[in-house]
Amino acid sequence: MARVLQFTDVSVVRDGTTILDSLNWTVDSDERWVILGPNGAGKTTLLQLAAAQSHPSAGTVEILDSTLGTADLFDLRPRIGFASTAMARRIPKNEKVLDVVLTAAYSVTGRWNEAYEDVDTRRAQRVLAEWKLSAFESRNFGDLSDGEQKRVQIARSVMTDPELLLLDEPAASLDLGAREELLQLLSGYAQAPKAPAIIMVTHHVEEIPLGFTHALLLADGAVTASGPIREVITAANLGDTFGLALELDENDGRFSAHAV
Ligand SMILES: Nc1ncnc2c1ncn2[C@@H]1O[C@H](COP(=O)(O)OP(=O)(O)OP(=O)(O)O)[C@@H](O)[C@H]1O
Repeated sequence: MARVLQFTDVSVVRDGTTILDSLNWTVDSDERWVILGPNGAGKTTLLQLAAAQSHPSAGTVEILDSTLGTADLFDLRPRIGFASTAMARRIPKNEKVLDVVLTAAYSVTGRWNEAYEDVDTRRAQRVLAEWKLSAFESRNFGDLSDGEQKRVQIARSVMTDPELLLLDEPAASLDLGAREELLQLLSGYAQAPKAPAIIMVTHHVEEIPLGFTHALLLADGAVTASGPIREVITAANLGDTFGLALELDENDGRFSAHAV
């Protein structure tokens, strides 16, 4: 077990607005975190820090063995997998699915003149198979359904065997079948012995895959609860975070919530 992330008194201020306020948080290599909170709570801002894609206005962010501000981002970023809608928008619509995953090995989107090794191609094909995408290998990324595109984004983000995997709303906009298919794959991945530390942002407790161990609840840029998942995902904590009275159920490790 190793520490992969440490936030110490981290604040983010943009244009005079405090978006994250004095956050303290640690993530270890054997932990899988879910982050929940209302729209505008600061979840994506927090994930961008963890991805070494932005810097805090105050405090210290340590990722793997580096500190943001002094770290060599060129070395650090390939060790972090990040799947988000913003990243997906940078993928050319006519990029072949195999290339979308393969180009992760070179930290680029869009194939150009890179010379790929057979070993990379074989790895990309193995990753596509793991995420049930082999049949789409030669299809254009832009022609896939939302559910298939989400799986390709995740396959791309795990291609480099990251030590830290960040997922920003992987199940957003999916229909029930596509969501459940994705959650099954994520559950399997999260529970595999060699899984990296994972941090997943979601809007719904129904989207927490089995195998997730910890939760952080955010509201107005501040932590309302943080720790082992069953201590944090409670009706009282969710009610405080979302500002309404909630009833919470847990069935075979999956949560569901509704207002009362
Ligand atoms: N440059 C900026 N200036 C002022 N406010 C900003 C700036 N950038 C982001 N914000 C605000 O910071 C807040 C947090 O944004 P963020 O995207 O991190 O929230 P989120 O929890 O991911 O929201 P959502 O669930 O809607 O995706 C939002 O209210 C947003 O409007």
